[in-house]
Amino acid sequence: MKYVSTRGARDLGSFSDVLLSGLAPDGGLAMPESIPTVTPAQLEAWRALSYADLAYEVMRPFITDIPEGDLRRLLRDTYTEDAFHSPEITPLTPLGETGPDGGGLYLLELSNGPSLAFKDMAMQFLGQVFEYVLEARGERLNILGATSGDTGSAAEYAMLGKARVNVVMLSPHGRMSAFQQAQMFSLQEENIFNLAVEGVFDDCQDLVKAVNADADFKARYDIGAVNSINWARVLAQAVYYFRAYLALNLPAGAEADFSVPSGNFGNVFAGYLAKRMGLPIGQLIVASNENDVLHDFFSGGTYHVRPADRVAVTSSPSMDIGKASNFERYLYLIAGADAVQTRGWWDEVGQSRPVALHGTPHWDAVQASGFRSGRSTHADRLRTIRTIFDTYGRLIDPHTADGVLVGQAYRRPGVPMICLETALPAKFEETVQAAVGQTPERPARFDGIEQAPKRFQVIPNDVQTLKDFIAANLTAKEPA
Ligand SMILES: Cc1ncc(COP(=O)(O)O)c(C=O)c1O
Ligand SMILES: N[C@@H](CCOP(=O)(O)O)C(=O)O
Repeated sequence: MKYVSTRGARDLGSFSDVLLSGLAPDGGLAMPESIPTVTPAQLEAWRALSYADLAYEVMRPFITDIPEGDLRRLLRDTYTEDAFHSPEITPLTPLGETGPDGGGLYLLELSNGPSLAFKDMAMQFLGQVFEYVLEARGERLNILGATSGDTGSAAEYAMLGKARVNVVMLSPHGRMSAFQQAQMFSLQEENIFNLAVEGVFDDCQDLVKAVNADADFKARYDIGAVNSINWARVLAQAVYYFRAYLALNLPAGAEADFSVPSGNFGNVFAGYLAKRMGLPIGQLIVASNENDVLHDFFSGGTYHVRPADRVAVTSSPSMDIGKASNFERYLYLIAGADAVQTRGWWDEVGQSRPVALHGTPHWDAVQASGFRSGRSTHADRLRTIRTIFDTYGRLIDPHTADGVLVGQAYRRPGVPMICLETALPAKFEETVQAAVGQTPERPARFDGIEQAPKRFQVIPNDVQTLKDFIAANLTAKEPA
């Protein structure tokens, strides 16, 4: 499989090349040249597979440059009961009664991995595959990432002790939960660098993109990415949509709907990839919090990014995002893989101008893509956590609550509604406590983590400061 850029660069190389480069040299995002499809018979044959072997089948057509045996081994080493605390890896749990036709409300548990958020699902694989590819090439990688709370710890836990990898993680200063901060800042390992940026998540992500745009600097410091701008993240996230669908045991072709708490649009885009591959997904529901840029688009047809000073601080902080990177991949597909059109739209986005598709043929494509959307507020979130707890005895986190609330509004008779559990409540004690009056359980390994000594540095929202930090702390490549 060859990869191309959403902005026109034609040959980005193989999977391993885009894995290491993260962003395309023209600033776009890597996309496969074509999207392979699966037949109903293939799908049926995958039902009995383990999570790792299913991951192999879903990902293999996109990863043609790693030998079969090695890829299988990497996946089997990644998706273990030990790491994800369940033999199913991503259990699908009904909330209440389900109909004989599979209709009903379900929680897809994606957050039982090392950092207690869905990011582990892809990040644990990235940890394995980075090491494999870097070893084979005799290279090193300095990962530069941006987090609003969960990508950071998932990436750092996945890269701990990896000899060929350093992680520099940017987070919005003072905008994460106490638990999220502690998860990252308590790490003392020498290959982990935490920088708290005076700004919001979008500022952090813009800094990452700005450093990547300097081709000389990127090459000199071997800069890589772990955010969902990295194609490998999206690909690995598509697997659990297949897994959840197959777990329902529906008759061939019957649809399931998915509700996805959304911010950077990586998770729901992975669902769209699964749908484009032929998985019978009906609706893909984008659940926004008060930062409802994506909901504005899907309900009104105009995408207008929100400037940093208008990104609200909410009680689902990991979704406090005003500019969704992966939306570029979606627009690219909606435009029929037209990179010129995509670049035109993204230039507008880059200048904070609205992209209005309503009334154009592209809007018809959006409507046909199965996306629906909704928004949730702090009060909705508290009420939903309380209702789900009182009704089903299940505690959910504030992001998952956004997904459950919006998903419920789109339920269809006889069609399963699968809500993605994107984090565990332990990460957001304060909000959960406010909703139900009790503190969620946390795994013993996190007891007292907030009191652990912290290692991080605050920096201004400034590219040069970041580059200076990298130059002072990481080794530059010798000129060839
Ligand atoms: C807990 C949680 N829920 C939802 C999201 C939003 O997911 P995405 O950015 O893939 O849209 C994030 C962050 O990405 C998150 O950490
Ligand atoms: N919400 C994320 C930030 C961005 O997500 P990603 O999937 O692009 O890494 C976080 O919690 O850090």
